[in-house]
Formats: sequence, C-alpha cells, structure tokens
Amino acid sequence: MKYISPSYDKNIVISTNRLTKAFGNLVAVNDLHLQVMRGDVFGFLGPNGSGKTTTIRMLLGLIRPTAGSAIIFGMDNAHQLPHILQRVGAIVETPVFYPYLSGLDNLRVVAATSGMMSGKSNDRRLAEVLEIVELRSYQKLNFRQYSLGMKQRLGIAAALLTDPELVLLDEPTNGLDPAGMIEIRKLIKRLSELGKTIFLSSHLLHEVQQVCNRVAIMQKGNLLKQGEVPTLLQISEMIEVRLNTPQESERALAIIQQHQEHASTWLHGVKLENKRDMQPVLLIEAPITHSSEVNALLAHNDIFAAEIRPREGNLEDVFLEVTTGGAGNHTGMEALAEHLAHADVIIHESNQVLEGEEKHG
Ligand SMILES: Nc1ncnc2c1ncn2[C@@H]1O[C@H](COP(=O)(O)OP(=O)(O)OP(=O)(O)O)[C@@H](O)[C@H]1O
Repeated sequence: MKYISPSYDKNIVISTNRLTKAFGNLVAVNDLHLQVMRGDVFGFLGPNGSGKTTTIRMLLGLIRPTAGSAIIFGMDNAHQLPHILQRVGAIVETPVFYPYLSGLDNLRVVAATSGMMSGKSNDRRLAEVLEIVELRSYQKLNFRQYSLGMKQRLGIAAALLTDPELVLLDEPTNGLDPAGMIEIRKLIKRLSELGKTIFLSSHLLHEVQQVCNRVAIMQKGNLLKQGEVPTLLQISEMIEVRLNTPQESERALAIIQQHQEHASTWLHGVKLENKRDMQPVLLIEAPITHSSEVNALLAHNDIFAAEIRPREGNLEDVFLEVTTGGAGNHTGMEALAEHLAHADVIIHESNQVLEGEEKHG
C-alpha cells in the first residue's frame, strides 16, 4: 500500500537521512543528508570515487544502504520503491540498446518492456521524447550509427518515456566531446523548463555551475557543502587588484597582509596570482563591498592601483576552498586538475574505514 508521511512537504523531492553505504571496510557514502527541492537542477558534485554513483544506486533501490534512509516524494524507498519508481527516470550506466535497430525501434522495445501501452498514445509519447532530446530527424537511423552524444540522448529519451517528475542522471556527459556536452546541457535546461526536477551527478565543476541552481559537494563519501549555487559562489568572491609594477604588487601584498589582523572580520586572506606573460594580480579574499577600503589603504601608502574589480566566484574555487581549505598559491584550475588527477589515489588511501563492517552490495 502506498504510504506518504502526513508531515511530507510537497516541495521536497529527495531527502536522505544519515544515508550510509559501506563495502566491507570502505565507507563509500557516509552519513549523507541531502535535500533536493521540486524544480531543482541539483548538481551532485565530486571527484571520481567520492560516492556519487553509490548514492544514486541507493536512491533507486539498486543497492541497500548500510544505514540511514532515503525519502523520495515523501515515501521511504525501503518500503515504497515501486510507487517511487513510477515517478522517476534515470540513467545510471550507459544504457544498452540494440545496435541494428533504429533509435525509434529501440524506444519501442523499452516502452514495451516497461509495460507502456502500445497504440497511438504510445506513438505520440515516443515522438515527444525524441523531440525533447532532438533526435526526431535521426529516429530512423540505426543505433550503431549514432554518435556517443546521440546514444546518450537516446538513453535520456528512454528515461523520459513515462514522463517522470524526477530525472536522475549519473555523469551524463562522460566521454562526450564538447559539442556533445553542450547538447546535454541544453537538454538539461529544456527538461528543467518542462518542470522536471533533475539530479545530476558530475565531476565537472564548470558543467554544474552552468546548469545547476543547487549543489552538493562530496569528497571521499562525505558531504562537504550543500546549498544554492549563487550563495556558495560567494565563498570564493574576491577583490582583484592590478598594480602598475611587480614591485608595487609585492609592496601592496605586504601592506594588505599587515592590515589583515586589524580587519580580520572582512579580510580573510591575500595572495599574488602570477600567470605566465601577465602582470601579477593581487587577489584579496574579502567581500567586494570592501573594495573602497582596499583602495583607500593602498592610496594611504602611496600605491595607486591600475584597476580594482570584483572577481566573481566560481565553483572550482569553492570546491578547493571546501576540500583543501583554500587554493594556497595554486590557481584554481591548476590545483583542481592536480586534485582530480590524484583523486582516485587519495580516495582509496583515505576513505574512512569502519572496523568489522559487514560486506554489502
Ligand atoms: N560494489 C562495490 N564494491 C566495493 N567497492 C565499491 C563498490 N562500488 C563502489 N565502490 C567504491 O566506493 C567508492 C565510491 O564509488 P562511487 O562509484 O560511488 O563513486 P563516484 O563518485 O560515483 O565515482 P565514479 O564517477 O568514478 O563512479 C569508491 O572507492 C569505489 O571503489
């Protein structure tokens, strides 16, 4: 029987409570509290091995949690899975299709095996989903002739057949070329406009920043941050100051550093960013509303900046801030690339280990 908690808030689509999964001694997902709201394009962000797929598999009831629960549409997925799945579409792994059947025929097979009615309404829905994923003009082409991006979009079309309210996409742009990635991003926006709630797992910060309104940042199975993208971006907001000479930049750095102890409430750090073939830039970790104070402080010391402007936050810097406590003297991209390149190793070395956990999964 379908049971929906009386206190269920209809705006909350997914909420997990202490959701945990251990594989033997490895805690792949640890004590996870997620909240996805209706209409969100929710970015589930983290490097490889941070527990994203494991979480999605638990949400879909493909594996059982070691502890905790997942409530979807107000129903506990441990007891109400069939009712939940009627309202969910997902691609977790690259979907399997028949290579010698057309895209349309492949979708017919999926519709038949998922118990959808045949006939006119079914045909209409097939046409609609092919339209949404922009494969209508290629519907008669054999699947094997599709590009990787088209194959991925056909997978999403299959997930949309039952017109789900919630769409879970696990790394949908993996392996795609830039054009394929753009197509998927456009598609996610289109789905959002159609009123779907989207749960998008990705290790691509740029992608998440472009399409998501809310984000959760995972590392080594732990949730580090969750919130509205614009709010999180404020973490990495900085004041950028260009000076006229390298010497002036060094002096300005020393002055701001000295001033930091007097202005600890708003001045959180300062560093010089040296980029090849460019004048060094002073990056001040402070809200942009304090630009005039920075300007006055420098002027008071006879340093006149060539330019002072806000540097808008980006998720790369936020990610570094929450995973490493700041970018140090790396630039965001370099440190992130380094971090992600070593992510597998780091994760395997330091994922939290529970003693004597039973093996599941
Ligand atoms: N069935 C399993 N048995 C043992 N360990 C597993 C299993 N599935 C996942 N893991 C481990 O759990 C951790 C989290 O993996 P998971 O696949 O959830 O990460 P992810 O963030 O989705 O990364 P990726 O994008 O690489 O899949 C990894 O260390 C992984 O090796």
